[in-house]
Amino acid sequence: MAGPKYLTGDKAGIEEFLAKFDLFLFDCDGVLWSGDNIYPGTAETIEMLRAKGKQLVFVTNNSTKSRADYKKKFDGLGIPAKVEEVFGSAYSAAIYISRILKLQAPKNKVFVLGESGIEEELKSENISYIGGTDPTLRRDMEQKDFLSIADGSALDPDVGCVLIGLDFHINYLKMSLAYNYLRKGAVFLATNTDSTLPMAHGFFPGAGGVGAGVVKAHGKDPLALGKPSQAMMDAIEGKFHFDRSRTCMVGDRLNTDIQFGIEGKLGGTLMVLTGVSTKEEILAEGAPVVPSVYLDKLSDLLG
Ligand SMILES: O=C(O)[C@H](O)[C@H](O)COP(=O)(O)O
Ligand SMILES: [Mg+2]
Repeated sequence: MAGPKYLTGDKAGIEEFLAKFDLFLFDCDGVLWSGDNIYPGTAETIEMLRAKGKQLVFVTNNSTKSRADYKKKFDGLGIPAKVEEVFGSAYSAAIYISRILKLQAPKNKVFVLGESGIEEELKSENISYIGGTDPTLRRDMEQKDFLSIADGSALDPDVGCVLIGLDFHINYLKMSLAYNYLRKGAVFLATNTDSTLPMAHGFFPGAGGVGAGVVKAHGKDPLALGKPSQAMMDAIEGKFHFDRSRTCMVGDRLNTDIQFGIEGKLGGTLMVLTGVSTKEEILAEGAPVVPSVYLDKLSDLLG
């Protein structure tokens, strides 16, 4: 099988590739920016694709922000985007809970291990939640916590689901609460399980890294609703009604973005080398996940 095509500097190859697609699903972290650091040429590349009449959807696994938060981030970084074009893993999890899981009262509350992005999206689907950014949980574990969690008096009886995502305020108390809700039979979901997070041109523990302690204690993996989950692809297709053969997934990570596009039977996948996955990984003999094409950076599409 021919390896992925390298398109940096190949003007004709880029034109030919772009002409095959009407819709681009864009990953964010590691493709458009690294945290709050936008990659040079990102806004111009987005404008170029729009000028060619391409449709864009921003599909991020980063659950720390809601769609509205991302709209603010796009505006702040000067990237032309509409809030309707954002589809994050927090939103994917919220619609999974409201439209598929359908928690029944009284056990219809979600215990959140994550940031405000998850809370906002649960609210947008009228799902009640506890935990998350609750300031009373941002403290050290005390003896009384061991006692009240063990005897159940600290646990809300209406919690029917535990949802974990990237949490920059993880601690033993929140992990213990999440684990004990799972022991009581709560459904275990995750927005995503990425092991690492590209940020500030460096790498940090990702949602999967943060949630690993609860997963280990519980002994079972959560159902993840972010990339590469095809539940997310189906939800995006349900909202945007696109022709998969004329759709391309653009990403920086093989086991989320590129796998998402391949399993989704999209017309193509494009990997950039500004984020998590490396050239060596895609060119390795027998590489399990290989994109159709790759570029050093997104703005190479400008030719
Ligand atoms: O740990 C995480 O949550 C991920 O590293 C981060 O969310 C990736 O975001 P994406 O590249 O999908 O925009
Ligand atoms: Mg990424």
